[in-house]
Amino acid sequence: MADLHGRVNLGGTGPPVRVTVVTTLPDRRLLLVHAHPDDESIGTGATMAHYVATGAHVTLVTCTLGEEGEIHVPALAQLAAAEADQLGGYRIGELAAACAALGVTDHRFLGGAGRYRDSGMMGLVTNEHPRAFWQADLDEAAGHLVEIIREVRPQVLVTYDPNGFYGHPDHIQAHRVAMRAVELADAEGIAPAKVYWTAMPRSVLEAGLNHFVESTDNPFAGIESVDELPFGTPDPEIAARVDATEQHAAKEAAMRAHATQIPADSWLYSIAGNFGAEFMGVEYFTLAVGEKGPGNGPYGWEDDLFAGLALDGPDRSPVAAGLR
Ligand SMILES: CC(=O)N[C@H]1[C@@H](O[C@@H]2[C@H](O)[C@H](O)[C@@H](O)[C@H](O)[C@H]2O)O[C@H](CO)[C@@H](O)[C@@H]1O
Ligand SMILES: [Zn+2]
Repeated sequence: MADLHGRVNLGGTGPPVRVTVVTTLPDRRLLLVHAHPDDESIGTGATMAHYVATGAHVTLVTCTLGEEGEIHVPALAQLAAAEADQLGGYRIGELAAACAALGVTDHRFLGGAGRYRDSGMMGLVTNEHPRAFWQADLDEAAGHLVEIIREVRPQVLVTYDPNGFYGHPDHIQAHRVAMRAVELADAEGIAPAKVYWTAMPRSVLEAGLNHFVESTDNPFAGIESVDELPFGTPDPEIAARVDATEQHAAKEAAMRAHATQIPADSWLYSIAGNFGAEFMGVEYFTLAVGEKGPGNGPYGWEDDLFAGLALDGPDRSPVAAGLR
């Protein structure tokens, strides 16, 4: 367990009362930076559930409320941005349910709930909204994330690659903000030791394409080659394969919590129906910062994001956020 020390300003008119508060966090601390409510479950749900279940501290930061999302629940259609514009608030509840399904208890919205708005798909007029995350001041947004890094001191950070995995402006911005925060944290000597980007090996995509080619319910319909997909990483460039198949049900439950975004008949569930735990419970990452730890297989893929890190000994750094 890591002992984090700090002082609490109790406010009031009297002289400041200095109370040392020792916050004890598990020695393994993982921070994930995602763009919208639903990304955490779709892209890293099994990994998050796995690390919670094995005693690590998992902190999820979501950058927007997902205000511009579609609504696949007809009864909620009026919440849409172009109607009552209440979808963002509703998705706070979906995200809370997803976190509960994953066992994640430490969730934050970047800059506080509602600070940054869902920018919508690339090129839409919603990208220009004054609070759109795509318009965010990079250092200001990164500063909010550094506050969390100062408090939690994660050894591992997970976010997206420079293309945001599939090119959504909020995903690209989440990447930029996370990597800028790592730079700023590094200047304070508190940067995570390892930074991973979510990824999908081409070999896995090709297996999916081939599996469904004869299927009448082909989620890859019309796609001849994985080269046509906006994502996919050559297998040798993958650094980690987290096998959390024991958490595949938790991931599916978390995805189902995002019912406005992921319809009950989504292709994601039809692939899961065919591939099951392997599809839902295994997640892949490239390593953007830090040294790859011991791995296995033809490309030396790690099976643990904390591989190679010396974790013994409490982190006695002062806790800044919330404690003065
Ligand atoms: C997984 C993800 O990033 N979802 C985003 C994304 O949703 C897409 C959007 O609704 C698009 O119009 C659909 O065609 C596509 O299928 C969806 O994945 O973008 C939304 C708007 O920015 C965002 O709210 C949602 O979380
Ligand atoms: Zn997203």
